[in-house]
Amino acid sequence: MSTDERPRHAASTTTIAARADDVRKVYGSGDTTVEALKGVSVSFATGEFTAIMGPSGSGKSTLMHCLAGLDSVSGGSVTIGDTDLTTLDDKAMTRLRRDRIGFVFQSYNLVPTLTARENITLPLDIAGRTPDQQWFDTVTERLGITARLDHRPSELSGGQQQRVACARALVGRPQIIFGDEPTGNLDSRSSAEVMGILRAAVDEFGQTVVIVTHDPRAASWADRVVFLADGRIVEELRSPSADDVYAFLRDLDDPARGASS
Ligand SMILES: Nc1ncnc2c1ncn2[C@@H]1O[C@H](COP(=O)(O)OP(=O)(O)OP(=O)(O)O)[C@@H](O)[C@H]1O
Repeated sequence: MSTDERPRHAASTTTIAARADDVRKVYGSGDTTVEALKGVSVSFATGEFTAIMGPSGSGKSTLMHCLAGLDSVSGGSVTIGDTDLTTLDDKAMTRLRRDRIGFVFQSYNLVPTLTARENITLPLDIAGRTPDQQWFDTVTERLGITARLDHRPSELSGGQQQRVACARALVGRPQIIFGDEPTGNLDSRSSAEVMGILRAAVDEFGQTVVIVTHDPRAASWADRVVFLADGRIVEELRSPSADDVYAFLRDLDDPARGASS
């Protein structure tokens, strides 16, 4: 399915899955201070697919890490559902990440000694939760990995490994899935497959997905693209084409071109 033919579903509710309010993040101190986020406010509706883009160093990873509770904020607040992360101690934060957030990383982060099946259920096993077999079957069938479940990661292609990582994120039905460059290590075909899967997770399963990506083609699968520059949100495009995204990024890198066009 090409990006132009895929179904587009508006978010069916205005429930907010995650939100940043005036988030500031400062690294270091004194002369080495870096203000990575300079007051970012953004919310992510339930059942919506958002891509975060921007030049290198603009604060994308920092924003995602703050949203996902992987890093603390220096100011402002982050909310997952109705939980303000700034009120949580380390233990509660670990539990929230484990129970309510799914992650898909560029490097897949699968355990090499475990089979695909064991990798998919690992977070649930650690949490002491019993996987819902019917849901496990639905997810793995939809992701086309049923025949690969008893293989170890080294016996799978990069695209298959990332599909296993997507299944691992989906099987616990998290409130939100964060993807940090989920297609960064994949060729264009596997990249389209993984983006199609994340798109389907939103359209068919009502999942909320937020990814950071450098790839305009990957971003064009999202409902919404949020652009960061120098620690601030500078633009937001709804259902853009890859060309729209590419043109905006080009103008962001070269403001003179944007002003003259
Ligand atoms: N742990 C850290 N200590 C000090 N500075 C940091 C740290 N992490 C990030 N930074 C700085 O914060 C700013 C934002 O970094 P961030 O990694 O969020 O950008 P990015 O948009 O994700 O970049 P890229 O696209 O290159 O991954 C940069 O100036 C970076 O050098």
